[in-house]
Amino acid sequence: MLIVIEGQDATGKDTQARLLAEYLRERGKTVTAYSESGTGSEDPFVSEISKLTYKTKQDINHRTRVLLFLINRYEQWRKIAEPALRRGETVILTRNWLSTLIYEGYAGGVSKSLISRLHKEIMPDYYFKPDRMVVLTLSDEERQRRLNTQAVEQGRVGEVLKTQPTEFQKKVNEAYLKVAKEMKLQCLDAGGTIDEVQEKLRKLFAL
Ligand SMILES: Nc1ncnc2c1ncn2[C@@H]1O[C@H](COP(=O)(O)OP(=O)(O)OP(=O)(O)O)[C@@H](O)[C@H]1O
Ligand SMILES: Cc1cn([C@H]2C[C@H](O)[C@@H](COP(=O)(O)O)O2)c(=O)[nH]c1=O
Repeated sequence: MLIVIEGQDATGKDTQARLLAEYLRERGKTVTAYSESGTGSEDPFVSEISKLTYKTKQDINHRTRVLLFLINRYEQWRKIAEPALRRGETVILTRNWLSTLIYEGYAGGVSKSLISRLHKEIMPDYYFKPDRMVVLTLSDEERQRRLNTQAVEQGRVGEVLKTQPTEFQKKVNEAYLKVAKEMKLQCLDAGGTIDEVQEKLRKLFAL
């Protein structure tokens, strides 16, 4: 089973993915969860690429970033997700190609059709049809609070995409809502406590 948790920065995707994985493991499932951006990866190659993609101060643009995110997306898919799915296990992805479409396409100005074509060439059909998918939404005020907590808890400071101007963040937020509507994706208000959101997520996924 392939599960995707999407949404803007600090909406609680990783927290919810971790709890959902624990819940499913307690029920006897074998679960692998990872972030498509490569954050927290123990794979040295993926970790290097993720540093280059959004932690570097070097002059790279959104077009280059499309390619770098795609490298990590594909590498983790072929090394982790594909073998696990073939074994009949559960895979939980934090983010998928929608993140590139939204951050680098809608907000960054890269051609959305280019992003779509590149992903269709590289990723298999099944990747685009997860069994469960949700977009977490959150008020900007609460999201800012969580970004601050995240910076302290996880030491995530000065990252290129998190420090883009407010205009960029606004475009990302609007694009998530637009794309979710157009693609008929389920949205979940992530504004409650961690446990409340987890409860709602399990209900939504019927798990
Ligand atoms: N429901 C919640 N209520 C309060 N704080 C939360 C909640 N969910 C997560 N947090 C906190 O908010 C911060 C961001 O959460 P998390 O890292 O899970 O978000 P994320 O969407 O994966 O972020 P990113 O996309 O930036 O990696 C963390 O410090 C986490 O502990
Ligand atoms: C996968 C992906 C991510 N991003 C952005 C979103 C965040 O600001 C950073 C790091 O991701 P994380 O989930 O917070 O670890 O990268 C992006 O712009 N495009 C993508 O495809």
